[in-house]
This record gives sequence, structure tokens and C-alpha cells, in this order.
Amino acid sequence: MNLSAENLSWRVHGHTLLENVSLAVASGQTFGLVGPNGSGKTTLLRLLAGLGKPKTGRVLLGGTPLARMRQRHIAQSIALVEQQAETTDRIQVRQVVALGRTPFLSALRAWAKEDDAIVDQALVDVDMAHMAGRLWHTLSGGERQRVHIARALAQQPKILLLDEPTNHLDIRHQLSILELVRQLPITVIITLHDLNQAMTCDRLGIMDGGQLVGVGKPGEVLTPTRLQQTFGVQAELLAGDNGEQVMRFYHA
Ligand SMILES: Nc1ncnc2c1ncn2[C@@H]1O[C@H](COP(=O)(O)OP(=O)(O)OP(=O)(O)O)[C@@H](O)[C@H]1O
Repeated sequence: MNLSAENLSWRVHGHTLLENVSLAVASGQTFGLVGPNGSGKTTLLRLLAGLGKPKTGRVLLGGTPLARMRQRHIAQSIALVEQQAETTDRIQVRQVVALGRTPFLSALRAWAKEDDAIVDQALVDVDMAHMAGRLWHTLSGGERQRVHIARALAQQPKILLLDEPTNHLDIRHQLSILELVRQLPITVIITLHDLNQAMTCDRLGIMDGGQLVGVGKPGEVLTPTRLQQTFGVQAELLAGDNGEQVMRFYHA
């Protein structure tokens, strides 16, 4: 399913945090959002998830404005993994992941075997099956992050929004989560600080001062000029063993 934003603006106490952001992410694409701290990535992601009403503009899910959709319907389509998501104490890992099934349950649709299977698979996907019985508050930051991603996967969303999902993760789990995300047949929007990891996205959007200053294929938008203007760094391109190019950064 595709997700688009038209002229989104967001202001808090007279400060403009997002200004006229328009964006279209095609079905099945992995779209990376990059930009310096405070450039508006999280603010944009939250509006795309339907959290908060934009001051101007609108978000469209498969062509339908989010503002016209019920919260439950949005939750059946869009999952958001936030940076500092909290979950109540005294709850087991498996129960946290099972919460991802909530939008699909009702008085007429009780928990079923297929929900168990979906939760099991989500735990395997993030390498947390062996900790399914652990209490949430005993987990490390990276383990919590993986459980939150599993909860979003259990939601079986059509659109997955991830805010710095590799934050807190060791390098092996960073790579496996990114690989998992790339292979999902759904639309993914992911914020990343590692620009080399961002290069593996289908397309990138570059945020700077609340504006989307570039959208396109990674190699086309992460140009030396852009890296200098937006990130204040210079980059050197190195050839990797598999023919890929790797960037190394220096102070501009
Ligand atoms: N409720 C708020 N009130 C005032 N300012 C806010 C509020 N929420 C966010 N901001 C400011 O808006 C700007 C954009 O924040 P946002 O979290 O979207 O940036 P970001 O690009 O995700 O940053 P980071 O890379 O550090 O996670 C920041 O300067 C932040 O301080």
C-alpha cells in the first residue's frame, strides 16, 4: 500500500518543526529518512502514523486521508516503532509482542491459533524467541528495541514506520534487522543516522530544518554538496569488497 503526505506543516508554541513536506512512498518500497538531530524526522514519522493532526496538509493511506479513517482501521494498516517506546512493567516479552494483534481482536474475533503463530514468527524474526518468557523490565535496551519491532511485525502492517530501529542494537542485530526490513514485502519508512546503512534503502528523503530538502535514489541525493550543506561533513568514497561503495566521513 502506498503512503503519501501533502504539504504537511507542524508548529509547537510558534516554532515551525515541519514546513510544507510532501512525500510519496510507493507500495513495497523501503524509504529512508535521514537528517541531523532535530531536523524533524520523528515529527514527520508521527504525523505519517496518524499521531497528531497536521497544522496544514494531509496524509493519505492508499489514497484515503488518514483524518477520515477510524483509529482501529489505521492500526490495522500502519505500525510505528518509536525511539523511546515504553511498556508497562511486569509484562512478559511474549505478551508485549501479542499486543500487536490488538487491532484485529474484537468481541466477534477472539484470540486464535493463528495469532499465536504470528507472535511466534515475529519473535523468531527479531531473534527473541529464546526470551519469550522474560519480564520486560529485565531486558537490555537493544533487547527491548527488538521486542518492539516484533510487536510491530505481529501487527502485520501494510506500512511499517521505524524510528531509528538500529539505535541500541549490536552490529549483528543491526544488520539482521535491516535485512529483515528490506525483505518485507510491505512499505517501510525508516529513520537512520548511519548514512552507509541508509544507502541500502530504495529511496531516501533528506530532512533539514523541518524541510524535506532532497528525495531520490540514495546515490543521487547524498551528494558531496548535500553532505556538506546539511550534515556539515565531507565524505570519501571507498570501494568495498563486494563492489559496493562505502563512505567515510570527515569534519567539513
Ligand atoms: N513538543 C515539542 N515542543 C517543542 N519543540 C519540539 C517538540 N517536539 C519536538 N520539538 C523540536 O522539534 C525539532 C524536531 O524534532 P524531531 O524529534 O522531529 O527531530 P529528529 O530529526 O527526529 O531528531 P533526532 O535525530 O535527534 O532524533 C527539534 O528541534 C525538537 O527539539
